[in-house]
Amino acid sequence: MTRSLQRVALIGFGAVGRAFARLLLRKREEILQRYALDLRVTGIITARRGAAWDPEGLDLTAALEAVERGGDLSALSRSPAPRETLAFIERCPADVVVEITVLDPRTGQPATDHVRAALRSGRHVVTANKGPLAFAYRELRDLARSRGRAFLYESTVMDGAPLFSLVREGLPATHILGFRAILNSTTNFILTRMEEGIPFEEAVRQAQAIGIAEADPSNDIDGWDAAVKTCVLANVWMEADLRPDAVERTGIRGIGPEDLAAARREGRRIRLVCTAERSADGTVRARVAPEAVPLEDLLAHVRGTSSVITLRTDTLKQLTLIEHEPEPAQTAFGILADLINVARGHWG
Ligand SMILES: NC(=O)C1=CN([C@@H]2O[C@H](COP(=O)(O)OP(=O)(O)OC[C@H]3O[C@@H](n4cnc5c(N)ncnc54)[C@H](OP(=O)(O)O)[C@@H]3O)[C@@H](O)[C@H]2O)C=CC1
Ligand SMILES: N[C@@H](CC=O)C(=O)O
Repeated sequence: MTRSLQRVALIGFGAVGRAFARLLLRKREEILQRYALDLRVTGIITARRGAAWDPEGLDLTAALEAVERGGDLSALSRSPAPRETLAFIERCPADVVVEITVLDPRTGQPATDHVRAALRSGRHVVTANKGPLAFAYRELRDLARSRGRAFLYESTVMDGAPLFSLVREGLPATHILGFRAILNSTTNFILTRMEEGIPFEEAVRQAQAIGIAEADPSNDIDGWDAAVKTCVLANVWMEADLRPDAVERTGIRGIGPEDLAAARREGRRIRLVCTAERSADGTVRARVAPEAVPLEDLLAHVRGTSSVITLRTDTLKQLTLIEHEPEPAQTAFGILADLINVARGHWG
C-alpha cells in the first residue's frame, strides 16, 4: 500500500479538540498500519489560547499540556501563525479543516464562515459543529461538490455514532420519512440525575464537568441544541431547508422534581423528544418538547448522556440506533472516522 499523508487543521481546541488529540495519539500508529494513512495535525487555532502551525506536524502532547495548564499554543508554532481565524484557515498548511468551535444556535456563526472559507480555499471539511448544517447545508454541500472536496459531519448528531454514514452507505434508494429521537445528552443527563434526587443546578455542573454541555448550557436546557440537531437531520435526510427557529421548541427549564415524580406515579418518565415528519403538503414539520413517555416506550429507558433515534423509512420500516453514555471521546471518534473516510474517498 502506498502511504498517504493527511494534514489536519483544528479550528477550536476545547473539550472535543483535546479529546481528538488524545485519540489520535492513541490510534496514530494503528491508522498508519491499517490504512497506510499518516494523519498529522499541522495547525490549531483557539479564541483565547493562541494558534500554532507546523507543516511537519505539531507535537500534540505538548499542545495538550500547554492548554491544560492554562498556557498558550503560540510557542509550539514553527513560524508565527495568524491570530484571526479566517486568515488562519486560508493560509494553514492543511488538507482537511476540522470545525470544532462553539455553536451559536441562533446564527450558526462564525462556524459557517469558517467552513465556507475552508472549502473555497480547496480544503476538505469535517465539522462537529452543527451550526453550518442547520443554517447553510445546501450551499455548503453544493460548494464542496463544485470544488471536488469532502464535507463530512458525523459528529454533529449523536456524537460518534455512525448515523450519517449508516444512511449514506447502508440505506441506498431509501427515503427517510421521519424520525423520533433523544438527541441532547445534557438535558437527558439532567433529567436522569433529577430522577435520582440530584438538584437541577448540580446536575448542570456535572454535565459541564463531563464536557458534554454547550459553552453556554442554556443552549442545551432551552432546547436549542436539540432543535439545531433536528434541523440538521431534516435538512440532510429529508431535503428540508429548515432553520432552528422554525422548529417548535420547548426546553426542560420548567420541569421540577414534582413533575418527574408525578410522571413516575403514572408509569412514565419525562424525556426531551425530537421529532420530524413530512406533512401532507410536502413540508417537513419539526418539534422539540418534553414528553411524559410511558415505560413501555424505549425512549423511557435511555438514561444519562445516552441518545436514541428511530428512523421511519420507505424500505426498512423502522430502524433504531442507541448510543450509550457518550462523552467528548466519542465525538472525537466521529471526527476520526470522517478523516479516515476522506482519505479513503468514502464521501461521495
Ligand atoms: N462536547 C460535546 O460532547 C460535543 C460537542 N459538539 C460540538 O463540537 C463543538 C466543540 O465543542 P466543545 O469542544 O465541547 O466546545 P468548547 O467550548 O470546549 O471548545 C470550543 C473551542 O473553540 C474555540 N473557539 C471559539 N471561537 C473560536 C474562533 N472564532 N476561532 C477559533 N477558535 C474558536 C475555543 O477557544 P478557547 O479555548 O480559547 O476558548 C475552544 O478551544 C461545538 O460546536 C459543539 O456543539 C458536538 C458533539 C458533542
Ligand atoms: N451539548 C450537546 C453536545 C453534543 O452535541 C449535548 O448535550 O448533546
